[in-house]
Amino acid sequence: MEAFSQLSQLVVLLQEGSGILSSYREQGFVVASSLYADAGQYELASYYANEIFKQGLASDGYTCVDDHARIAALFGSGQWQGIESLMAQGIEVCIKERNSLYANGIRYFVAKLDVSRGHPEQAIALLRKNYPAAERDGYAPQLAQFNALLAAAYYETGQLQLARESALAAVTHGTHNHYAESISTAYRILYLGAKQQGDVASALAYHEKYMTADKGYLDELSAKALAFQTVQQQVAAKKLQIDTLNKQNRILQLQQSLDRSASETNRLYIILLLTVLGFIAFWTYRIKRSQLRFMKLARRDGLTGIFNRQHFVSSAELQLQYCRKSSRQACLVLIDLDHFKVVNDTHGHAVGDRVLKRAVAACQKHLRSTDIFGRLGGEEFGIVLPECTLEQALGRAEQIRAAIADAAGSDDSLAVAVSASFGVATIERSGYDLRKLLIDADDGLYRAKREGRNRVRVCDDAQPRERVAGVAVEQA
Ligand SMILES: Nc1nc2c(ncn2[C@@H]2O[C@H](COP(=O)(O)OP(=O)(O)OP(=O)(O)O)[C@@H](O)[C@H]2O)c(=O)[nH]1
Repeated sequence: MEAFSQLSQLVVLLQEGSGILSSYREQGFVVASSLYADAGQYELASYYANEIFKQGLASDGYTCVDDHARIAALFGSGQWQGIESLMAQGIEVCIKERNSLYANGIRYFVAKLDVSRGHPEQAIALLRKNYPAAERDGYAPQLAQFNALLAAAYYETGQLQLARESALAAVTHGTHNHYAESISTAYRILYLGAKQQGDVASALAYHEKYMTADKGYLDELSAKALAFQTVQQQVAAKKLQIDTLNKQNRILQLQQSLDRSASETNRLYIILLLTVLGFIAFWTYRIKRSQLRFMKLARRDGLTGIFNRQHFVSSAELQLQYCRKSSRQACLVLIDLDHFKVVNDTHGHAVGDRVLKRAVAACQKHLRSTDIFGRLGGEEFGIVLPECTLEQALGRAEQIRAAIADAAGSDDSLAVAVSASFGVATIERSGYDLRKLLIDADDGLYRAKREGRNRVRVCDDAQPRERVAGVAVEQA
């Protein structure tokens, strides 16, 4: 069985063919053909023997062996049509290649064919003629075959003595294999001969040997056939297993590529999601930024950049609420530029704008971060000073006043002097109500204007009020 197992691997290699020298392939096919013929698989044996010629592997000095293999397979399969010419050609090739062993091997089949076709005398002539050469080669199995076949042919022709001698010679040469076909034939002839001569004892003994040899020969044939079948089954099972594994492998590969594309899709989703999130974040940031810009613009005065009236009022109210809750001091200062109309009329509106901005800058220099500064309208400004007593507020208003008045000298490009009047109110007198603070501060401002401008004043209770800072109070 081992031989057939190896053989099944060999034939795969031979079929693939790549990388094997053609001379080795030729020998491989011969071996395959012989082994299959031994196992009674003559069709396979023929197939592999024919492959040598089909594939053009037959080489000089070895073609005789190839021919022998082909003839042996064909002979075994019983397809004898045209075999004679192949045999003649094979013998010729062997003679040319000086291979008498294989030439006699083919002659053996010729002789066997003669016997089976009822021409034993032709077989005898052929075998006897070439027997000396076979003896010279000294290949015992071939000598056994020759003798066994001679024995059979002699028996057919009634030459019992010669048949007996050849049969005994076959037995002698066949000691290598007691179950070869030639031994079985030899004993059969010995048995038949003895029986024909009335030698019952010998006939019985030879018959027994014949039976044993024949059974052994047949058993060996069956064992080889069985081994061949077993290996065939094993190869088929292996092939099935390989096919199954290949399929599983394919499924795994498909699974892997599915997993790969799934993770690829996931990655794309994540990238898409991140891109969308990035866009959302970007746009949110831009929207927020422009919202803040608009909010800032909405809160600021377009010319000076400080709080506009509306935002000043809401911020001042919040600050006052906070001061009230924490019982802190607070003051309100109203500022109004003096004779600003004259500035506009004399120098033009653009210069008036620059003077306004310069006055605002002068104020800012004296403000704390907690102070609330805004433009209430035209040339009027307000400052809420948290945590500031009236005295402190008057002092700081004085500083700012001086700064505005001095600002003209600090800016050579704009030598237009301007002063401002200040009205101051405190929560101690007016409470934390912005409206009341504005009225009282406006009262102080009115006093400052009346007393000659460019000064700081608080509300005067003794003097009845004649002017209220219109814009500031009404809209507060
Ligand atoms: N250039 C400029 N002028 C402005 C602006 N807003 C208001 N004015 C001018 O400011 C002037 C204010 O004049 P009035 O209310 O008569 O007061 P005044 O001339 O300052 O006189 P007194 O307040 O009495 O000292 C007007 O001529 C307005 O046109 C502005 O944004 N830019």
